[in-house]
Amino acid sequence: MQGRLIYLMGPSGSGKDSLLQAARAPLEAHGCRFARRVITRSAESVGEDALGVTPDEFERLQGEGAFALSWRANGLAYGIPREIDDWLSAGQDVLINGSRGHLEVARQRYPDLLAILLQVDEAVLRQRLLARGRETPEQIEQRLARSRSFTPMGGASAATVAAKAPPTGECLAILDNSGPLQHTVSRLLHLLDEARQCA
Ligand SMILES: Nc1ncnc2c1ncn2[C@@H]1O[C@H](COP(=O)(O)OP(=O)(O)O)[C@@H](O)[C@H]1O
Ligand SMILES: O=P(O)(O)OC[C@H]1O[C@H](OP(=O)(O)OP(=O)(O)O)[C@H](O)[C@@H]1O
Repeated sequence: MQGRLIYLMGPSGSGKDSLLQAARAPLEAHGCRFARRVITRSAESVGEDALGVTPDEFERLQGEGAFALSWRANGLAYGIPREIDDWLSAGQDVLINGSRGHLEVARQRYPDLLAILLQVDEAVLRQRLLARGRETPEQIEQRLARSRSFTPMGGASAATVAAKAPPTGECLAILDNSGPLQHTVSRLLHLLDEARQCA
């Protein structure tokens, strides 16, 4: 049986990296795999467990078909290695750090993907981005403006169920990360358990 792609997305600073790191051990214990992104960001500023490459290297990799998914945002290029297709074919679930802007393209390639939108109030978001200190204040404002450009997406609350939403049958769950990270981790694990039952 084919594994399922779990597509975690949300604004910069919503806590995707933190959640991926905190949930990694319990999810790996259940056989879930984690994709390491390739990003055209300098290695020292990557922040997450990603491979930093130059724009030329990214182009070369893309030309070689190294990516299952790739997109551009925030002046950067992001790639998800093709090896996720081997993992999915082997029946393993795969969790990736995705992009809201690329969701529809990703769905075309992986119609059964489970999209999880991580949300945080904008004031908290700004404060967390400033505290993280990876981007300049101007870049932070650009990221917040980008977030505002995404209309709120309808979806099941993580507190309820990541059920298949009629009429499209697409799965989208919303996960709030305004509170303590460990609460969000627990809700993510619960949500994935429920999603397994509705897949
Ligand atoms: N639940 C949380 N409570 C407090 N701080 C958090 C929480 N989740 C993430 N953070 C902090 O917010 C900042 C942004 O989180 P990060 O995981 O880098 O977000 P993203 O990957 O979505 O850009 C980091 O400094 C991180 O430590
Ligand atoms: O279409 P969007 O949902 O806006 O997403 C665009 C990109 O921004 C985020 O990465 P970013 O470089 O900001 O890294 P971060 O998530 O670790 O902040 C996200 O992971 C996407 O790669």
